[in-house]
Amino acid sequence: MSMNDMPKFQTAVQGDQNKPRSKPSEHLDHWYLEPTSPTRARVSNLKFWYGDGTQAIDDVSMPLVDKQVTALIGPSGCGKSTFLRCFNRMHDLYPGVKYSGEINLLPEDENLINLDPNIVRMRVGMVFQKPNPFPKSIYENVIAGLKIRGITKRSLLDEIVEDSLTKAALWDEVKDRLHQSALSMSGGQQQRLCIARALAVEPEILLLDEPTSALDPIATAKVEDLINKLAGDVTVLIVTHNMQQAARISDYTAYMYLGKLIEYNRTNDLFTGPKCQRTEDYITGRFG
Ligand SMILES: Nc1ncnc2c1ncn2[C@@H]1O[C@H](COP(=O)(O)OP(=O)(O)OP(=O)(O)O)[C@@H](O)[C@H]1O
Repeated sequence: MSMNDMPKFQTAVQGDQNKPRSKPSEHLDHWYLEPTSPTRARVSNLKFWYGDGTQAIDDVSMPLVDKQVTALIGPSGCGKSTFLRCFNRMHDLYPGVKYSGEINLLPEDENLINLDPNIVRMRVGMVFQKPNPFPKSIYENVIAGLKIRGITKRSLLDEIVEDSLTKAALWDEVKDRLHQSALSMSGGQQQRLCIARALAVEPEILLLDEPTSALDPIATAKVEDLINKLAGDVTVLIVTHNMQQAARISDYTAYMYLGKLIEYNRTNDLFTGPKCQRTEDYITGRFG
């Protein structure tokens, strides 16, 4: 590995882990993190191409801060979903895709691009735009991932079901009908069930791809409330089209444009004092 290929962030055990190892690329001149923030994953010089040759991610480097919510924002087609899906190797379900660079899971410092995608998907959970519960009971939905991992002890499953549904702010609403079909729930409840299902296996990172875009305002508020509560417990990366939502629910925000990372910072700092003109143009509505 040449010096230019060196990952740009130090590892968790080295302390001061969010400082770049080398000068960041021109698009990253304006990011800052307090050195005390622990990192759960470190993206270094990530590039991604679809099977038809389209390059959707172009040299993105950024940390993912442990047990905090990081939002990806930017205009349509800028690569938010593509970037998110690199974290659970979702693209590998299609032929001809290509990655370069690294997404290192910390503290192990394992590049997930080199791991078996099935293992990655067991470690990194995902919730999609449209709620997609299995046509099974609420209980069976929550334990689906646990069964795959060979956990069958009923008392343990019961405990995890209650814990996951509580974390997903759903327990009180469904505790008396755990064995009814998940399809009998409202859209918002179904989405919180999908979050509970993802949480049940204690993912290292939870990916949320516009999780409220199919929900009404009341269901959206409940899911946002839930995401706020997850901070401190789970490392969340979320794509949102809605800047107000990013401001409400995230601790860190990354602004992307044309596959590049333009600016990354604490959410409050990015929205109140963007350092890049392009970011300012976007968040003030002059562009995008
Ligand atoms: N399956 C695919 N094959 C080829 N190109 C793709 C594919 N999916 C997305 N792209 C292209 O990759 C780029 C990034 O798309 P992506 O969906 O990641 O953007 P996005 O920021 O999430 O957009 P949106 O906000 O509209 O969902 C776009 O140019 C898009 O056309």
